[in-house]
Amino acid sequence: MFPESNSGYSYEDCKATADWLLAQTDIRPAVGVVCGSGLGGLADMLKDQVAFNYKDIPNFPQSTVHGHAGRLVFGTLKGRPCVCMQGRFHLYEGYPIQKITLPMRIFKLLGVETVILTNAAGGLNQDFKVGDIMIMKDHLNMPGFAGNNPLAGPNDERFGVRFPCMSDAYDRELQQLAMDVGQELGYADFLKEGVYCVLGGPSFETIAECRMLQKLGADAVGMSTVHEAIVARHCGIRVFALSLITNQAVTDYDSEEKANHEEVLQIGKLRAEQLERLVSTMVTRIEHNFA
Ligand SMILES: O=P(O)(O)O[C@@H]1C[C@H](O)[C@@H](CO)O1
Ligand SMILES: Nc1nc2[nH]cnc2c(=O)[nH]1
Repeated sequence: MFPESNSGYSYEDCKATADWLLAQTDIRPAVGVVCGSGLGGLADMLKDQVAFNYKDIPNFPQSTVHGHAGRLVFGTLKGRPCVCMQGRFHLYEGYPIQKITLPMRIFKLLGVETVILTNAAGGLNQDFKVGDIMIMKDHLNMPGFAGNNPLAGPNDERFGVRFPCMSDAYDRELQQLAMDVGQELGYADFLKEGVYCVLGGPSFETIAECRMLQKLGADAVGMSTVHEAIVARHCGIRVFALSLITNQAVTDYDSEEKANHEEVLQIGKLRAEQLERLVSTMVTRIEHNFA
């Protein structure tokens, strides 16, 4: 099953896509950003934009989820060259896991050294509030426990090793930088850190599932990011990730709360400005070999 599931996402396919993109723009991005649900406004921060609809990019999947525009935007952020995915892919859209993570390998071949992954997530930690921004310090990969890992299948050493380490998946210096920048910007009250758990979705969690995830040590639950982080780390990209807590996971059978995508998008809009400021300030402080 594995060789077939990997077909169409080979090194050569990724290289062809990266070369196609590099031929269309002079921007050589060192930072890649992935916008989570409702967080597409992050791409609007870029100046001198060169944007591509996913449907026009060879080998690229299409965005099918409301709140994920489906555009790859190149541009500069305070002079720093960046590329931004305005919309990401999820397992529940029906794509093979290798396909949803393909952009990380294309980022690598574009020259990206650091990715900033963002997502909307349900809060499991009782100290979290809706609107909090959680710096991801680690993850629980539930689909991975069942064998659905983006690195399953033949390994191409040109990307990375067969058995990559994940105990350092989320760059600690970048987490500290986010904390420092957050403090400076006056975000201390809503800046948290924690463990993100990925599930397959698209159904939101049951009460019993939320209680179980809390016991396992998860602070937030979502449907993305982890697969991208694994593939990015495999090919040597530094990863920083954050979750916007858009709803509180329901853990009480008397609760009237019901998770829904509209609320997720709405909370994204409310925090958009602060998220943009946090990410853009971080980008200006990350050390890179900018061309
Ligand atoms: O792309 P992200 O992880 O931000 O999207 C989350 C998970 C689901 O796709 C959706 C649920 O509202 O938001
Ligand atoms: N799985 C999951 N994903 C989310 N994305 C935003 N909120 C949630 C949530 O409560 N659960």
